[in-house]
Amino acid sequence: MIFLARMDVTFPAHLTAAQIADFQVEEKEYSGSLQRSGKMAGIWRIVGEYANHSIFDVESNDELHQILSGFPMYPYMKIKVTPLAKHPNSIS
Ligand SMILES: O=C(O)C[C@H]1C=CC(=O)O1
Repeated sequence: MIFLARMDVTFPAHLTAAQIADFQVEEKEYSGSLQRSGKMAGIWRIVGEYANHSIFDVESNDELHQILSGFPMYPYMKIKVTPLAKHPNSIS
């Protein structure tokens, strides 16, 4: 099952720059591991925003929820998930 996820990150004002930097390091490790496993097929920065579009290739809605809720920044993210089906004109 293929899903597009849009993740928007907003950190609360009480977090320090050092705490945010720690989240970014943890996020990079988690995201890298998902990409190496193939569960996360790609991630793109949305130009001009602290947000991304990511593609996930997972077995179920439950698996996607587990993956998304495991992001270290999950408490600070708004996530919109769009399920994708094969387009009839796709040649791949
Ligand atoms: O920087 C971001 O867009 C936030 C975050 C979500 C996944 C990831 O790898 O980074």
